Amino acid sequence: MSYVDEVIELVVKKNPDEPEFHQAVKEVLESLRAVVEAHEEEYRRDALLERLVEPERQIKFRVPWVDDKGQVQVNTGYRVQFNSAIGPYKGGLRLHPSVNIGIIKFLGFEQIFKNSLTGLPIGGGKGGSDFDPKGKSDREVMAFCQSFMTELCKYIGADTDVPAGDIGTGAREIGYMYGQYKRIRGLSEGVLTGKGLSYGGSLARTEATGYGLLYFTREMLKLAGKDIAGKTVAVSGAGNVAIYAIEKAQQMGAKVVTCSDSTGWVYDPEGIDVAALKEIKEVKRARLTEYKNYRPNSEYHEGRGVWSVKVDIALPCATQNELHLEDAKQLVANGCFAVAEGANMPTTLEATQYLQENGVLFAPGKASNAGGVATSALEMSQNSERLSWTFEEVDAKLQNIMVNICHNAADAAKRYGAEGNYVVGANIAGFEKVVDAMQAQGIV
Ligand SMILES: NC(=O)C1=CN([C@@H]2O[C@H](COP(=O)(O)OP(=O)(O)OC[C@H]3O[C@@H](n4cnc5c(N)ncnc54)[C@H](O)[C@@H]3O)[C@@H](O)[C@H]2O)C=CC1
Ligand SMILES: O=C(O)CCC(=O)C(=O)O
Repeated sequence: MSYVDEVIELVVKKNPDEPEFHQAVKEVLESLRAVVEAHEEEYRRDALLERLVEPERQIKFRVPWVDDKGQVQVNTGYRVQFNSAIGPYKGGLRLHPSVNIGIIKFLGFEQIFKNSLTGLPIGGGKGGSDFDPKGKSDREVMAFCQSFMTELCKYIGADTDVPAGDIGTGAREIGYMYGQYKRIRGLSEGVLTGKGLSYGGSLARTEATGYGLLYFTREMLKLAGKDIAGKTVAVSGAGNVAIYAIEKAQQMGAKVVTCSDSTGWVYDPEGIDVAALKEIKEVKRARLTEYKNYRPNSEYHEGRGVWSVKVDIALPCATQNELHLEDAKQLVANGCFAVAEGANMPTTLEATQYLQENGVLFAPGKASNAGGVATSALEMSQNSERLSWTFEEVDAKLQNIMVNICHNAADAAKRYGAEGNYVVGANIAGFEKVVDAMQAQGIV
C-alpha cells in the first residue's frame, strides 16, 4: 500500500466519526501523491505525514453561561492548535450548533495549507463551540463569549495563537471576547483579529474574504483567457463572505443573481441589491424572506436551489458540503465554466471531480478564500507596530497576495504535470513550505 493510502487509513481508524476531517485529509493527501512519492523514504523515516495529520494540541472545555430567564446553559468549547511550523496558530472560531471536534479538525487542517499559501508567517488552528448565536439577545451572546474566553485565554496570545471570526462569530462576538481577554490577562495585544476599528482592527478585514475571492477568481479567469465582466454569477450564503463577494463581483461588472441562508434562497434577476442584503443580515440579523420587501421582482424559495440557476460562475460561500454531485451536474448542464470556493470545503469530493472532469475551472477554498486570514495577518502586523494602514494600503496588499496565490498554485500544478488543476497546485504549494519548516525544526 502507498504511504499516502496508509496514512489516510490510519486517520480514519484513529479518528472514527469524524467524516469531515477524513474528507479534508483525503483531498489534501491524494493530491500530494506525486510529491510524496518523490520523497517517500525521507518522509516515511520522519513520519512526516503522520505528524502532519495529528494536531499539536486539542483543547476541549466547558462553557457555562446564564440565559435571560436565569437558566444556566452549558456549551462545549474547542481550540485545535494544529500546526505551528511556520508561525503562531491562526484561524477562526465557529459558533454553530453543528460544531464538533471533527469539524474543527477539518477546518484546522485546511487552515495549515491556506495560511502557508498566503506567504505570511502563520500556522494553522481553528476553534469554536456548539453555541448558536441565532435568536439570542446581546446580553446572552456577551455572557457566552465572556465564559468562552475565560477558559480560552489560558491557551492563546499574540505570539502563540490568534483566533478570529468564522460562521456565527462576527464583530460583536470578537468585541466581547477581546474585552474579556484584556480584563483577565491585562494585555492590550493583537490576540484576536477581526477587531473593531476603534480598538486595533484593520480596515478591509470585514471585506477581505469576499473581495479576495473575487481577486483570485478574476486572475484564474485571466490565466484562462476569460473575463469576469458581463458574466452571471450564483452565490450561496448571505453572511460575511457572501455579502462582500457579491459586492466585489458587481464592482467588477458581473451580475450576481442569487444568495441563500440556512432556510431558503433568493433569485433576483436584476442582480442582488447589496445594500438591502447588508441591512437585512448585518443590521437586522433577519431572514432572507425580508428581501422581497426591498425587491418586489425577486423570488424567495424555501430549501436549497441556488445551483439550479443558469449562471457562468458559481461561488459557494455558505458552509461545508453544500454543493453536491447533482448540483455540479446541473451547473455543467447550464454552461457554468468556473466554480470558486468562498466557504471552506463547500464542494463534495465527487462534485469537485465531476466539475474538473468536465473542464470547469475550479478554485479550492484554501486558495480562493485565503484573503480573510491573509488580512488577519496584516492586522497582526499593524497591531505589532501600533499603526493603522489605510483601506487602500490593505486592499492593495490583499490583491497582491491573491494574485500570487493564484500564480503559485498554477505553477505548482504545472511542475507536477497537472496543469490547470488548482486543487493539486494549492495543496502542493501550501505543503512544500510547511514541510520545509517542519524538517528544519527537527522531530517535534
Ligand atoms: N469570515 C471569514 O473571514 C472566512 C470564512 N470562511 C468560510 O466561509 C463560510 C461562511 O463564513 P462566514 O460568511 O464568515 O459566516 P457567517 O456566519 O457570516 O455566514 C454564514 C452564512 O452561511 C449560511 N449557512 C450556515 N450554515 C448553513 C447551512 N447548513 N446551510 C445553508 N446555509 C448555511 C448562513 O445562513 C449565513 O448566511 C464558512 O465556510 C467559513 O468557514 C473562510 C475564510 C474566511
Ligand atoms: O482570519 C482568520 O484568522 C481566520 C479566517 C478563517 O477562519 C478561515 O480562513 O477559514
